[in-house]
Amino acid sequence: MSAAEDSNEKVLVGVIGGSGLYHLDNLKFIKHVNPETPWGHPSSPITICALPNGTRVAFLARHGIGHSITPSNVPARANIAALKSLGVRVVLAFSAVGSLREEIAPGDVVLPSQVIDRTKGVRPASFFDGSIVAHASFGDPFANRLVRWLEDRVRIVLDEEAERIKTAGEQRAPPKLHTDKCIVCMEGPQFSTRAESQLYRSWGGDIINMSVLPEAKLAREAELSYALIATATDYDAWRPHEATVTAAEVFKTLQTNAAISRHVAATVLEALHDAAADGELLSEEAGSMRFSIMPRSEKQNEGDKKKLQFILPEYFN
Ligand SMILES: CSC[C@H]1O[C@H](OP(=O)(O)O)[C@H](O)[C@@H]1O
Ligand SMILES: Nc1ncnc2[nH]cnc12
Repeated sequence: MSAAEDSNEKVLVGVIGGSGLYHLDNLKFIKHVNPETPWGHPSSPITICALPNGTRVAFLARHGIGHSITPSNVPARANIAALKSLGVRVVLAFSAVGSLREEIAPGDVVLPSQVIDRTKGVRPASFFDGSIVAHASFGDPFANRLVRWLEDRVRIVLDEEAERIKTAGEQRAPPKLHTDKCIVCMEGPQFSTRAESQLYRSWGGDIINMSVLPEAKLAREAELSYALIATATDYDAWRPHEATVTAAEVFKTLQTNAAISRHVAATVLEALHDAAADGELLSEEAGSMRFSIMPRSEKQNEGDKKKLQFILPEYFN
């Protein structure tokens, strides 16, 4: 088998790091790449690194390495297109989120299954914004199979963390895992008002961030399996007798949360690559756009086709 055919050489898994998560642990640095996509360059050069068994993964810092890009200005189309161009099929995205529920405490980990879009109209949210029209299915915004696959593994990491906290005699509650939750994605950069925070709770929102959209929508359009691993940093602005969230409060938990996120990544990435290579996790999203793209018309512009070839070569050749 040639090196190029070796599955370790393929970069099937991409990790997007959010606030506080600007690198992963215990990985061998291979190279930086900075692909130019039809939607520009990604937030920062993408790090290709090798896991202990040689498997390669791609890491991208959503807000740039120096956290210089606001959530509204993240070049999400370039990020997703760049990852896809490297061969990535599965994206694990990490995010710092506010909690809209008492039982989701700062430090806890959440795997959401639903999302409410409060960014609509402000950010470019589709690869199909020219003469070629597509309507991707987004009823289940996260890759269900991938989320289920992650649940057990994240739980194991949190059990280990609970044991470590106990042994170290740390006076804090161990982080809990919450599944099947609904995330509200708001337009920042300012945090919500008390009234908005209450409103999102009444809508069924459980956590809130500023970054999961349009990232998750674009991943779906690019036929990537995408899951969000959220870590709570604060209680947003809904608690009547408490101060509302400040950036300083978010920063307090960011480092501890980033350590958990790194631990999760270190625990799951090898098996995730193998599951992706088997096709086990990809069957829902791969091929999903075939029936989402409106039938070809005379009016399809060659330039638009060429752009879309970058993310979906099988439909635009
Ligand atoms: C630093 S507080 C608000 C900021 O944090 C989250 O970023 P990310 O999702 O990239 O971890 C949130 O979405 C906001 O962008
Ligand atoms: N309360 C909050 N609102 C929006 N994004 C956040 N990221 C972390 N905490 C947040």
